[in-house]
Amino acid sequence: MKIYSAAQIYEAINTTIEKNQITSNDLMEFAGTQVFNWFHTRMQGAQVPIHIYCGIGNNGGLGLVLGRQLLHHGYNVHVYVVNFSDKRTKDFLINYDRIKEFKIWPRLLSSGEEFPKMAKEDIIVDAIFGIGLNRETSDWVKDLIKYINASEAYTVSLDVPSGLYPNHAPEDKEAVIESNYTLTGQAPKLSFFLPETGVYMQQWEAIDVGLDQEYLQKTDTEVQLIDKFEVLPLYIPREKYAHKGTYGHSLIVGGSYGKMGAVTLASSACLRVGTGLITAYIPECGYAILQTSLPEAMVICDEREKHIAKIQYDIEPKAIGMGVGMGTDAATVKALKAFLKTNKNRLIVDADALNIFATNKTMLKSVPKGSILTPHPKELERLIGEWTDDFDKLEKAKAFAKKYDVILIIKGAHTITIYDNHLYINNTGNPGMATAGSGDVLTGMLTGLVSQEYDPIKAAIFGVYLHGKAGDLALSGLGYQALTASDIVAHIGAAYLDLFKEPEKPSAEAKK
Ligand SMILES: NC(=O)C1=CN([C@@H]2O[C@H](COP(=O)(O)OP(=O)(O)OC[C@H]3O[C@@H](n4cnc5c(N)ncnc54)[C@H](OP(=O)(O)O)[C@@H]3O)[C@@H](O)[C@H]2O)[C@@H](O)CC1
Ligand SMILES: Nc1ncnc2c1ncn2[C@@H]1O[C@H](COP(=O)(O)OP(=O)(O)O)[C@@H](O)[C@H]1O
Ligand SMILES: [K+]
Repeated sequence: MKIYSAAQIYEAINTTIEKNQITSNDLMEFAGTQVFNWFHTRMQGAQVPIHIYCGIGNNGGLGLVLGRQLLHHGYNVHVYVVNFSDKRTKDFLINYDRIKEFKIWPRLLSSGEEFPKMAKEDIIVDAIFGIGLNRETSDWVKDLIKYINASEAYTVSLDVPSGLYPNHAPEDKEAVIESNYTLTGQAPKLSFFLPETGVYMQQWEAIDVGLDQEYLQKTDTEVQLIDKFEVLPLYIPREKYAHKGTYGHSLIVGGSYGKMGAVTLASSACLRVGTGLITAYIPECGYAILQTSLPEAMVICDEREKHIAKIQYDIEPKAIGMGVGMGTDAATVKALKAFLKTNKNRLIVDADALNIFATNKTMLKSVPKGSILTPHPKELERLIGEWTDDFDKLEKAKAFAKKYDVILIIKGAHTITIYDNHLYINNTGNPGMATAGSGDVLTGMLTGLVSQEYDPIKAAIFGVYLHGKAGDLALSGLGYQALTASDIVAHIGAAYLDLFKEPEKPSAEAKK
């Protein structure tokens, strides 16, 4: 799903108006009606008090359309205008007049006034600011936002939780609405998926607000949300006359004394994702461990007992996963440096290999084009330095990926793959995956996909999706706490099968 920038949304609004020869208020009426339908379907006339807080821009205008329609259908509505500026928009004013047709005079809230009384069973609609927020709000509006958050009433935000900027983090973390449900216009916004700003909402849903389909389809976006629809076309089917050689030989280089599990996990994930052959290159101490725990894998041992000191082998791998459990011993650093001088294979770089690169940046220049780096946030910071906020982090990460011509996968709740100035935001996975070794599993999966000749960017997008999906499917019967990295490996097959499952059809009972 495309994620449009605020500028593109405004352009879509203008295009829609011009092309269809409608007024901006016609569009607002359509959007407000869609939002009303959402409420009406769920509330079915229930008389729970609904408190609508409207700003003075078009987000507030939308709140007023919703308020009028709810009143028209007999709901128990209280409308407030958060009067933070005199620059009311045209469509706000039209709808401010129209709501008075219902003999309702919205209460104007301004500095120094007592805020409305609300019970925690009530519903709040947050239409204070939308994507037009462009500076820090005044203190009394911040106080109102804190007051709304403290009410504990179920809060539905229109378009975005008020206080969230379209392109940077809030200055004051408390001056943002904590929304239970965000009904967003047409498509989600980037801030919904970043750790610092995603926390302001529990759930979101995109509502068709009538923007011009042709514009939306032909407009390229820098950011995409990745779900099944996006990954299905990337899948490479298995061929009848294939043999194990067809699907590539993968090599996992890693492990050190006390950290052999990382290699075992990565290697088994690599097999499960479909590689034809797998070899693990490990220090001597891991030999029995690997041969016992994973009989399908072949093993090449380093001459050293506890860590890798020379990366040398006589196989021809299609892709190499590098770094899991490897440690950063001086001999290992030397071995990696020497290896990079001759290596032509694409690498999937993780964990200690990333840490070694972070302190020896010149080594990054020897990483083959199209290699994949998979840092978690701490490893990323070591590579790109500190950032001021998540948006700044993305800019720095993009510059890094470009400079070294690599695919950068920033792991997290919504893992973000960065390549060629594009961001692919993954939408599978769950907090149960915040557990030891789940990153090692991802490294193995990506190595196995590149070995099967998935183009590296496709391997990254597809692999991250499949990894999260396997984690989601593993939850059943386990729950977040009990999920382990091995469970993710065990569900890679189910994640593949799920790709081809048809969405459940509503039952005859539900249709009535
Ligand atoms: N047009 C349509 O048909 C449709 C519109 N839609 C809806 O419109 C929303 C965008 O509306 P919007 O552009 O009017 O901006 P909004 O977020 O309401 O802010 C209002 C104004 O406040 C100002 N301002 C900013 N920061 C401030 C601050 N800290 N303290 C005080 N003032 C501040 C700033 O104006 P400024 O003072 O900078 O000139 C800003 O313009 C969008 O999110 C969606 O919900 C959709 O439903 C689709 C159909
Ligand atoms: N809250 C979460 N929601 C979804 N996925 C998560 C969450 N926390 C972690 N993950 C995923 O789990 C993996 C953790 O990787 P990493 O930190 O490298 O683990 P390890 O080093 O133990 O192998 C990443 O793929 C990340 O995206
Ligand atoms: K809002």
